Amino acid sequence: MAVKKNTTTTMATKAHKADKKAPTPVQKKAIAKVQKKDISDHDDSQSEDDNEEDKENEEDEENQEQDEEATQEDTANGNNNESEPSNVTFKDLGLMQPLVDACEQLKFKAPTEIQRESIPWSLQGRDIIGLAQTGSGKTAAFALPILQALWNNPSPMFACVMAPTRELAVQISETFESLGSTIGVRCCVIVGGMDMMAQSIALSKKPHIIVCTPGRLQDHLENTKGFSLRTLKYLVLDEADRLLDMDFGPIIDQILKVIPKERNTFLFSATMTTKVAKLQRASLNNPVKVEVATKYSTVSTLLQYYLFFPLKSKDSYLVYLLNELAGNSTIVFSRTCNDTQRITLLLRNLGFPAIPLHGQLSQEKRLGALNKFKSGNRNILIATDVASRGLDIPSVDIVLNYDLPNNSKDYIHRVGRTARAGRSGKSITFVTQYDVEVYQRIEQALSKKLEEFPTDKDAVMLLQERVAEAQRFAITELKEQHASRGKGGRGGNKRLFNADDNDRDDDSVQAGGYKSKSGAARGNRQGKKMRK
Ligand SMILES: Nc1ncnc2c1ncn2[C@@H]1O[C@H](COP(=O)(O)OP(=O)(O)OP(=O)(O)O)[C@@H](O)[C@H]1O
Repeated sequence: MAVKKNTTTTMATKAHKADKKAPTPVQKKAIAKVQKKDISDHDDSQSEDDNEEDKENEEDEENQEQDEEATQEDTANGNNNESEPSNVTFKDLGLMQPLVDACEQLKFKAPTEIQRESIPWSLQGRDIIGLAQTGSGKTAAFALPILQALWNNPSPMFACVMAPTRELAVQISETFESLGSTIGVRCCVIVGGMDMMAQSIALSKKPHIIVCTPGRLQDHLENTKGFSLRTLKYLVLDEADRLLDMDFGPIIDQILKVIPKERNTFLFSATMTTKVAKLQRASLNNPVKVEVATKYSTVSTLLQYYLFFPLKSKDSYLVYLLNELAGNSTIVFSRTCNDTQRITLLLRNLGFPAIPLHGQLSQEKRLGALNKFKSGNRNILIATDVASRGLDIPSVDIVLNYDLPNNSKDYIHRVGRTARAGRSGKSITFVTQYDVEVYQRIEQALSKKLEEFPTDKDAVMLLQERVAEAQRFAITELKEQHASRGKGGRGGNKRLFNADDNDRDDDSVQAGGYKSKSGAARGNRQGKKMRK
């Protein structure tokens, strides 16, 4: 095993010894503050009706239940509890010098509240349930103690971090690599949509940290010769409430059967389930619940708005807003892959630099879309909820909920793609005559009424004709894509949007609009430009 022990060995050894000793005053303070939340004494959730779990097979009921849970919890806990200023340093938390240095290199001036409150516990070897707002640094909160433990007791397959989406897994791995750069950590990403053989080879090289999506991990556990997680010391479920829900829960159950019971388990999310049965799925051992926010709180730097209009005007409002907010980096969330694709085509027809991200694209295209958006090559990402959790793209200014999310949890995660790490951001949620009930549940969960985003309705109406024309072109293009896939195109019907024509690498964004290398504003067939 080759965790690089460098010149900081002495300091590391000291830090390690310090860990084994009594907690420092700062640790004591943090521990005292959190002690009251020790889940072993914190069984308010146990009073919840276990029968509610039985309802989980029906999605609508689950959504409703989540929203009801939100309302109850908010009433019980009050509101937002954002980080107070603190002089505590990473060193004070008991972290060894190489990790303190890595934080410095990443320009982390001081630990965030979830880091301050959870890291001392994690270093003490406790299991953690960590709840903190979106963009509050939860990844480092679980990564730093694992890296320290790895340094102290190096072994392959030391930790496994599970995430609900492939893109998030890649991002978490990058965080481990940058925080662990000073100690030579080796990470491996195991996600669906990528070559199994290449992953098997990567696993055979005995990485320290495996970051994965559950389905692909299970696949390797069952089918990759010589691969096991017998030496695993840490298991992390990031976006734990999602991983413990009915989609992923059964796979997690299977995985838990084949990993050591003697391990540490960390559950982290911005929205956590209080259902004991769900938490028990993760087989926690005397966990500490570290809550630095109420379950459904958003950060104060996020300005949230709604817009109410009839369904038929939805695309016109979208185009109007993107015109008004031109120059901002924007994520537009829609409900289905098909609509994501349709909206992208519509916007491209009007000259907007939009790029789609959804589950029916090949993994290569998903990562490509994300990279183009991250790099600013495209500044409008049209996405399904595949992009709603965890993705950390500091440049995002605006989140537009074109379609309402299914429940309040998804709302919290979606709008949390902006206003991260103390930055400001805006979210605008479209509400039509069919969405009022769901929208009201979201407001109830947030415990506040959102303001209406100011618009010039006459200007929106003036756009209608051109938008209608672009809609027709988009539908025709979409039908052509479906037809070409149906005629034996790559991927057949299952992967309707795999082909290059949906995510053209030959496109280039030129000042003021979206153009192809062929010269004319591609897709802008009307020769009109909507962008300002
Ligand atoms: N102590 C710190 N000081 C400054 N920035 C930090 C610190 N810790 C983490 N960050 C940065 O904050 C951003 C958000 O962190 P991270 O992605 O871990 O948030 P999160 O809480 O997991 O959010 P989400 O709930 O959306 O997944 C990242 O860009 C990360 O590099």
